[in-house]
Amino acid sequence: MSTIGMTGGLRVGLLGVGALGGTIADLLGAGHIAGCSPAGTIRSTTALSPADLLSGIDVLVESAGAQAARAWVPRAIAAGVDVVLCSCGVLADLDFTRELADGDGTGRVLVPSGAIGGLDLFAAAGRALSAPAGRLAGDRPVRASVVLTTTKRPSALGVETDRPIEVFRGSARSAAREYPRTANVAVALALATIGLDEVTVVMVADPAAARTRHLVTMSSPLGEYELGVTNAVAPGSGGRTSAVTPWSVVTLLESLAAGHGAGLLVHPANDFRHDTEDRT
Ligand SMILES: NC(=O)C1=CN([C@@H]2O[C@H](COP(=O)(O)OP(=O)(O)OC[C@H]3O[C@@H](n4cnc5c(N)ncnc54)[C@H](OP(=O)(O)O)[C@@H]3O)[C@@H](O)[C@H]2O)C=CC1
Ligand SMILES: O=C([O-])CC(=O)C(=O)O
Repeated sequence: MSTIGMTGGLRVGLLGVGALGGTIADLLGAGHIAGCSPAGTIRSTTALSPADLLSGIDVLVESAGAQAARAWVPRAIAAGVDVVLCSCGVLADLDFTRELADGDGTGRVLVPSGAIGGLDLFAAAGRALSAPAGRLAGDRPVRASVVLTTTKRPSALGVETDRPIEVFRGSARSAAREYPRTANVAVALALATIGLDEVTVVMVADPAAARTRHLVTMSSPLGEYELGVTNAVAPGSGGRTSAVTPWSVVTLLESLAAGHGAGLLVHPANDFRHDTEDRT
C-alpha cells in the first residue's frame, strides 16, 4: 500500500517490511518517529514505480535485502533522495560501489549503527591513524587491528551443529560475500574504521546462543577497545536480525529530521572511487 501524499516533517519511504522494516513501519505510522511521516511503503509485491515513490520522499529506508538495495540505492541517489541503508553489506561489492561512485546524484548513503554501537569511538581511533607524524603519543608505529566476533544460533548461519563451531574467519569484505544477510554489522564497522579488507570477522555458530553476540576488539596507537553486545533477536528473523536494529534507524531518522547527524555518512565518490580489492 502506498501512503504517498501524507505531509509533515521528513517524508520517509520504506523499502521492505519484514522483521526490521515492520517495526519501522509501525512506529512511523503511529507518529512515533519525531519529525518524520510515512510517505510510501514498498513491499516485494507493490506495483508502485520507483519514480513515483522517489518523487514524493526525502529519505528512503532500505530494509529489503541486498538485491533490492542494489536496484534502489543508485536510483534514490540519482533522484536526490537520501538512503538509510540497512543492507549496508552491499557496500562490500566493488562493482556496486563503483556504480555509486560514478553517479552524480545528490542523495547520500547513511549507514545506521544497526545491531551494534560504538562506531563513533572506533571511527575516532581509526581516523587518528591518518595523523601527521609526531601527533600520536610516543610515535609508535601507526597501525591498528579490528576484529569482530559474531556468535549466532546455527540456523542463522545456515549450519547445523550440536556444539559451538567457527564457521567463518576472514575479511569483512569476504564475510559480506559469504553471509550477505548477516554481515552488515561487519561492513558498518569496517567502513567506520580501517576498511573492508583490513577488519577481521569471525563467525561462530553456537546452539546455546538464544541471543546474538557481537564482540568488537580494536587495538590502535590511541588505545585498546573492546565492546560486547548481546542482542535479543527480532521475532520472525530466525535469529539473523537483532531486535535493536530498527531502533537504530529510528534514532538516525530523528537526527536527520532535526538537522544533525547520526549514523555513518558514506560519500561514494570519495570513499569508493579508488577502492581495490587487493589494497594492503
Ligand atoms: N545493519 C544492520 O545492523 C542489520 C541489517 N540487517 C539487514 O536488513 C535487511 C532486512 O532485514 P530483515 O528485516 O531481517 O529481513 P526480512 O527478510 O525479514 O525482511 C525483508 C523484507 O523485504 C521484502 N523485500 C524483498 N525484496 C524486496 C523488494 N525488491 N522490494 C520491496 N520489498 C522487498 C521482503 O518481502 P518478501 O518476503 O515478500 O520478499 C521482506 O518483507 C537485510 O538485508 C538484513 O541483512 C538486518 C539486521 C541488522
Ligand atoms: O550484521 C547483520 O547483518 C545482522 C546481525 O548480525 C544482527 O542483526 O545482529
